[in-house]
Amino acid sequence: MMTKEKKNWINSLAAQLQVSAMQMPLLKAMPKLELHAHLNGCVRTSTLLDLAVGENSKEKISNTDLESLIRKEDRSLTECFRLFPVIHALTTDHAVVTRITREAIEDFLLDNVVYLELRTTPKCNDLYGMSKRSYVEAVFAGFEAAGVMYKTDCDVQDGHRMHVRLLLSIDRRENAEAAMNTVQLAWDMRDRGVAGVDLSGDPAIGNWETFLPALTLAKELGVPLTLHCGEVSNPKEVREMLALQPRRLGHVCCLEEAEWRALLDSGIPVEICLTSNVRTESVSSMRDHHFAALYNAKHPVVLCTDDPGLFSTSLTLEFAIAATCFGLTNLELLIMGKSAINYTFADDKTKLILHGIFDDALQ
Ligand SMILES: CNc1ncnc2c1ncn2[C@@H]1O[C@H](COP(=O)(O)O)[C@@H](O)[C@H]1O
Ligand SMILES: [Zn+2]
Repeated sequence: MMTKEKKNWINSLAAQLQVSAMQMPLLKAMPKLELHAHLNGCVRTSTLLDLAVGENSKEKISNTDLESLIRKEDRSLTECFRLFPVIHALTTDHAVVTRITREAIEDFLLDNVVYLELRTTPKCNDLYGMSKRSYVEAVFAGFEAAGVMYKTDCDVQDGHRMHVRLLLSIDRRENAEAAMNTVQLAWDMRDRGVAGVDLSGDPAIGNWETFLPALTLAKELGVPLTLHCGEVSNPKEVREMLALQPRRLGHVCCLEEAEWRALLDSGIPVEICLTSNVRTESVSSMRDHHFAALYNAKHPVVLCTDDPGLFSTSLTLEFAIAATCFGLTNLELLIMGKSAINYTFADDKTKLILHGIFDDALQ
C-alpha cells in the first residue's frame, strides 16, 4: 500500500517531470527488474510510524528522530546514515523483519517488478535471540508470506510472477571477521535463495582492506559480488574495486578520468540509482547524472531505486525520470530491462523465464 505522502510526492514529481498522464500507467505496467534495493531502505513510512508508536516499539525513539523520519525532503548522505540507525532501532525482532520484507515485496509487485534482488545486512541481536542466520530466516519467512519464488529450483507456478533473490550485505562498519561470516552464510544458503554478496554502508567510513579477505573468499567460492563504488570520491578504492572484478557495481558517481576509463574498459554492469544519487548529493543534478554517458557509451546499466522508502521513489518513477531527463522511449527502457537479465545473479532457468516475460512485452 502506498502512503498518502508518497503518492503526493510521486504525483507532484510526475507533474514536474511533465510525464503525461498516459505515460505513467504504461511505465508502471512495464515488466521491471530491481537489482539494487536495501531492505531497511524500503520500509514504508506508515510502518515506521506504526512501529514507533505502537506496541511493537521496544526501543526508545526520540521525537526528533520521529520527526526526521516523517520529513522526507532532506536526505543528504550524512542525513541518510543518521536515519538508518533510527530505522534499525524499530526493525529489531524477527517478526518485524518478516513484516518489512513482505511489505517491500508487495510494493515492488504493485510496481510490476518481475525479478527482485533484495539486499540486507544480516544482524545479530542477543536481546531478541537474533543471529545472522536467524535474521536471514526471518527474511525468507517474508518471502514465503508474500508468496514469491525465491529458491533456485522453483518451477513456474500460476499466479506467481515475481522471482526474488536475496543478497547479503557487508556493512562498512563491520570488521573482517563479521564480513567473513556473511560470505560464509551466503555460501551456506546459496540453494535457499541467497544469490550473492554486497558491500555497502557509509562510504565515508571503513577501510577497503578490511573487507578484501572476505570479498576474495566470495570470489574464490563463486559467490557473485556487487560493490557500492564511488559514492564519494576515493580513486584508490575505486581502482581496487575494479581490479577485484565484481559482477556488478553500484553508483560509480565520483570517478576521476582514469577510473572512468577503467570502468568503461571493464564492462562491469552498473546499478544506477538516479534519485538516490541526486538526493544524497553524490551527483549535483539529474541532468548531470553519469547515466547518460554510460548509456550513450553502451555500457551495461540497470535502473534501480536503492532506498525507495527513504527517498519516496519507485522503479516506475525512476523510469519516468530516465524518460524525461534523458529522452528514453518506452521501447528503449524495455530493451534496457531485458539486457539487464544477463546482469542478474539468477540461475539460467530463471533467466530464461524472465526473457520470456520481456519478449512478450516487446511484441
Ligand atoms: C544511500 N546510499 C547508500 N550507500 C551505501 N549504503 C547504503 C545506502 N543506502 C542503504 N545502504 C545500506 O543499507 C543499510 C540499510 O538496509 P539493511 O539494514 O541492510 O536492510 C544501511 O544501513 C546501509 O548499510
Ligand atoms: Zn545502495
